[in-house]
Amino acid sequence: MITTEEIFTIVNKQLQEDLPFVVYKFPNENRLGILIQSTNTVYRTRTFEEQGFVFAPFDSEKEAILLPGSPTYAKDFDFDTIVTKQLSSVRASEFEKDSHIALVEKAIDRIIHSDLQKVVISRKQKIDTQDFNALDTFKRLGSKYATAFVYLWYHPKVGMWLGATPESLLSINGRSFETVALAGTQPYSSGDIIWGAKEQEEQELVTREIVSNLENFKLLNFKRHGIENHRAGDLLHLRTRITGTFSTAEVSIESLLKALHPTPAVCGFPREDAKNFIFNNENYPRSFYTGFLGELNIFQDKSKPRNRRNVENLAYKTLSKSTQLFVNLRCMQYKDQAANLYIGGGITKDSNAVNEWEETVNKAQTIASIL
Ligand SMILES: C=C(O[C@@H]1C=C(C(=O)O)C=C[C@H]1O)C(=O)O
Repeated sequence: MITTEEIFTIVNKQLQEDLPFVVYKFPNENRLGILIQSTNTVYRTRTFEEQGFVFAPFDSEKEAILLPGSPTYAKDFDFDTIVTKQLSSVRASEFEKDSHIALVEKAIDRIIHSDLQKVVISRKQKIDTQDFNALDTFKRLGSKYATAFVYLWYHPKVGMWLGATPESLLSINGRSFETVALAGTQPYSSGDIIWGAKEQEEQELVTREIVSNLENFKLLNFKRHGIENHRAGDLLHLRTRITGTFSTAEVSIESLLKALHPTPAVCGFPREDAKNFIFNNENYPRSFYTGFLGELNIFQDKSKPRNRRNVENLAYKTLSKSTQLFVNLRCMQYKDQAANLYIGGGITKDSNAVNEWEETVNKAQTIASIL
């Protein structure tokens, strides 16, 4: 365990020396994690058996990048002390708006005339940034999105990404398993929350598909929990937790990821039809957006704090293997003095193209507001 200031000093040193690192904050925790590399080698993983921090693209045919090793943590970072800047607002051009609406209309038409039931359509928006400071931007993200997994990831041969994602993909602690179905979006307001039929049906489809993809894993105590509202900054989503217990300690993360990724929350259903539609129609590569990222096979000390005099107990530390992966959403890639925001939304037969455009504008705002 080190101090948060030490973590920030290490981040600045890695940036100055142009070396890989990731710094991150878990949802609802003020704990920071950091993992660094002392060379600029690009390590990859296919089997997900290694230990480290994984950064995987949307396209599962492409290999995931690994920062190998075990992270160092700092406790109790006080994000409340971070000063957030004046809100910047994103302005999209009429061309961007018209192209997105046209693509959403094409998707709706495809859904009506084929087996495709849902497809997630996304876009990329470039915002020029002056005086961009990666670490300060990370701190502002952490301060604004307490419930999110917030990260700053850098590799000189791959690029720089930042994000504050509300969506967990896969959480394994020892034998416990958890994932979520997250879909349906509306702006947050403090009044009564009412969800439309489109959002409820979309969320049900995502949940059913994830549950069915997990059937082969024969999880014990497999449970689909009740639907809840999940706040992500100025947005609200519908969320269903799905939990269970593995019957053996040896779990193939590779096969779990094959079953889960990409979920209908970020790709669509049926998966192959949705993927084909995305690859053939979105006019840019998603790269790491809607991929996944997080800790892989990390040994966590689960021992309870003990009486210092009770030295014998120290020999029985409880170590449990943990994997905490998140979907790469509400993210940006910093490149050539510009922030490239990636935003999308789920399209079903009941979608309204103009409303779907507005949803991407609201999502873009969640990230742009900290630039
Ligand atoms: C695709 C994104 O978000 C996903 C799509 C959602 C929706 O369509 O309502 C909600 C949450 C995410 O699963 C994104 O934020 O870019």
